[in-house]
Amino acid sequence: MKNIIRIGTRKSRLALAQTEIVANALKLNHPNLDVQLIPMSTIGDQILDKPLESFGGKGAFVSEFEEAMLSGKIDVAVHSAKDMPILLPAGLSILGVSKREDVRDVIITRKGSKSQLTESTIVGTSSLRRQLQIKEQYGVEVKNLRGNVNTRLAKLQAGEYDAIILAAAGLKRLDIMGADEYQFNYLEPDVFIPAAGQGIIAVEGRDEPKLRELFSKWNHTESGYSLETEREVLKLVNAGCNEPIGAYTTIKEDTINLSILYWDNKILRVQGTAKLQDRLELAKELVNRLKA
Ligand SMILES: NCc1[nH]cc(CCC(=O)O)c1CC(=O)O
Repeated sequence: MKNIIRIGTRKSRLALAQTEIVANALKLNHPNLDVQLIPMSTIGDQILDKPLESFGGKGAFVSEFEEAMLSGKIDVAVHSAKDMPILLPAGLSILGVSKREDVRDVIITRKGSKSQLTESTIVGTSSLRRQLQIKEQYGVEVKNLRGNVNTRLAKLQAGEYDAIILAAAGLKRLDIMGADEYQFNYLEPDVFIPAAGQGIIAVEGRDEPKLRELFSKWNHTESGYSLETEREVLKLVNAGCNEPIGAYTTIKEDTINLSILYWDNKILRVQGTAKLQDRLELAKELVNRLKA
């Protein structure tokens, strides 16, 4: 009999594209595995007219999946790592992560429009991390913008905003970077700090050796260290759903560099380097410095 794995996926184009990436890797590494995709929708996908924080924050995109995994309806779920809550329910873990895609945020404007940001530019983003940094660095006006990547781009096209900010990773996975109707301006990650886990796809599932084993070949160890360290920062500052926080690591051989952005009546930034094996201590040291 063929072994089966059921993967739950949200239905947005980005979620489907990311699930495809994981499913294809699984099929390649395990030719005899029957990989089944189970589309599901979450409260976060259904309520699009209210800020995310008003009905559960990040968790709004994942809780139904967690129930389905624990009850055995599905085995694993594919997430953007940056959308995952800090604490996972007992019995569930991250079973594997992708190699990190382009970690940067990108300013997107309509083709032919002014791509220079000025005080009168209206920038669409609901992320407090993006709002704070874009205001700080360009003095623009910000306006909330929700919806999946395609919805947000449609609102830019409709002229509701002069510019919007999205993650390069999503745009690349959706093949939007090549589109003629937009102009893209990359924000450098050491200046405009990305979200913890940005650009990484994470597979969450029941913490069973058999399931974990299926992802061991695909799992990208270095991205795993990055994600672990960046999520440690969220845990230590006890960050809620849409807290203005950014955390970004780079790893070179056995050294890790960590930058953190935080808001406490003003924008705070800290940065430090340590041996890779001391990554969690580095997170702790930097968060303590923030709190001091
Ligand atoms: N919050 C939505 C979300 N979650 C993950 C991505 C992009 C892909 C990624 O960062 O891995 C996006 C869209 C965006 O922020 O532009």
